This record gives sequence, structure tokens and C-alpha cells, in this order.
Amino acid sequence: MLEIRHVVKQFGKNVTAVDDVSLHLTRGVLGLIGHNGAGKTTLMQMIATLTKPTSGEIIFQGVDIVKSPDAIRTRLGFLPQDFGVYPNLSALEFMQYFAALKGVRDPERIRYLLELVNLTEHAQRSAAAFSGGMRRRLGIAQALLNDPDILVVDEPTAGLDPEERLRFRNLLSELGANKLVIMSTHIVSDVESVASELAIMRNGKLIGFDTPENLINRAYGQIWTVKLANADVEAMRQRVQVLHTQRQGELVLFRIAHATQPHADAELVQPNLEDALMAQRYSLQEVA
Ligand SMILES: Nc1ncnc2c1ncn2[C@@H]1O[C@H](COP(=O)(O)OP(=O)(O)OP(=O)(O)O)[C@@H](O)[C@H]1O
Repeated sequence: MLEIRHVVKQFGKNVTAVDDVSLHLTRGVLGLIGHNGAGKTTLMQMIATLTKPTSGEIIFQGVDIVKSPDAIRTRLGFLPQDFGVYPNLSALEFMQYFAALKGVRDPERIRYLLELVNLTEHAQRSAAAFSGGMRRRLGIAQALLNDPDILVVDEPTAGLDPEERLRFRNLLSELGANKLVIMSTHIVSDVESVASELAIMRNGKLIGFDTPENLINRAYGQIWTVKLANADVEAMRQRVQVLHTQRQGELVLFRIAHATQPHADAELVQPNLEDALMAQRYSLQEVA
């Protein structure tokens, strides 16, 4: 459905925000993960035709959208990171306003979308009084007005409470059943349960592309926990890749990635996606 070929985006002479990224995407939820400044927003803005690549091609259903942006604009829904609402409009009026801008005439579509994002009972309220999660859900409803084939959402879960995060993830997961949903985040747990594929960016480059299952499967047999006395902590840090530590009274609980048992008391545990990414050196930390 969407093919990104050797896309580069430079800002001035010194900043290469996206550095030779190629991706072939079909239906499902793509989790685009990377640290702040990795290039996620810039890549999404190129897909949304809000900025042009310095070089490379983006092909949507056979058409190069760098040359012919309208080919994707009518088939795209976009929720930017800094999505705002208009204080004087109710949620319903907000939707009516965007429906008019997008040439969507069917009032039933607005009703359906407000229901889909669970805002029907708040339709008459000013969106300015909405919580962050409710605003984001209204943003998704707005982005779905034209029934897009591609939905691009930039950091949609930032600042949401756990319940809203879950609700949002479920919504994106449902939408991914028959669309391509591209969702960026720097929080691995946000995409763990919903993404069908993960693209991992660091310093503008695509450093990994795989399914969460494959990433986790590769980490099987390599993630360990062990409790050590404080005095042993430094020695362990020198020897193995420490994923996480947690002080427990006099002891320190280690979570470790290592191909073999790192300590006689170490026990194997089930890897999660965060473990798997770190174990495979897909750490989201910026590399100097
Ligand atoms: N308009 C611009 N002019 C100059 N540099 C820019 C511009 N937009 C982005 N950059 C730079 O490009 C790099 C990638 O930024 P981008 O916003 O795409 O990253 P990101 O992964 O989306 O990060 P975040 O999660 O913070 O949004 C950064 O170094 C950023 O400072």
C-alpha cells in the first residue's frame, strides 16, 4: 500500500532528520519508535505530504506522492502531535466544521465517529474542557471523517493516563484491521500490544523492522533476574548488559540480558518487548 524508498530529509547542511529510510507497509498498525529527535515526526510529515523529502520516493498505491501529493491527501487521516481544539466549538460543531472542510456531507458519519471514539454523550460539550485523552479521541474522529486508507498519528498517547492510553490503543488496534495505521511513540509499552510491525529509528536511521513477536522470540533464553548484595553490583555491571535495577532493602534486583546464565542464582524470565529491544541493541537512547 505504501512504499518508502531511500527517503532522506535534511534541514540545512548539518541536520539529517531522516537518513535513507526504506519501508514497505501494508495493513495493520505500524509502531514507529525512537527517542526524541530520532526523526519520527519528520518521516510522518513526509508521508502526510506536509514536507517533501530531500531525496527518495514515497509511493502510495503506485503513485509517487512527492510528485503528486493529492493522490494520498484524500486517502489520509492525520493526527499531529500538537493537535488543538477550538475553544468556542462543541465536539459536535468541531466535527461538523471539519466535515465541511473535507467535503463530507453525511451527518450520519459524524454520529458514527463520535460513537466510535466514545464521545457521543459529550458531543454538546466544549472540547476545550475535555481531558487530553478525550481531545485525542476527538482528533482521531476528525482524522477518520474521510474514511482514510492510511491513518497517521504522531505520539498520540503522550500525557494520557493509563486508562485513556488503553482505550486509545484498543481504538487504534481496531482501526488497523482494515487500514494502515502509523503510530509514533517513544514509549515501548504503548505499541507492545497493538503494533503488527515495529520500525525502530535512531538518529534518523531505520535500525530495525520486525514484528513484536519475532523481536521477543529472539530474546527468549537471554533475559534473567537475580538479586545481589550491594557490594556485588558494580562487578555485575562490568560483566553483563543490565536492563533494569530495583533496590529491594539491602539487595538489588537485576534484570539482565545475557546469552548464558550470568550468575549461579540467576533465573530465566519471560522477555517483554522492552527487554527484547534492549537485548538486541535497539536501545532507544540517542547515540552521540
Ligand atoms: N524544521 C526543522 N528545522 C531544523 N531541524 C529540524 C526541523 N524539524 C526537525 N528537525 C530536527 O530533525 C531531527 C528529527 O526531529 P523529529 O521531530 O523528526 O524527531 P522525532 O523522533 O519526531 O522526535 P520527537 O519525539 O521529539 O517529536 C531533530 O534533530 C530535530 O531537531
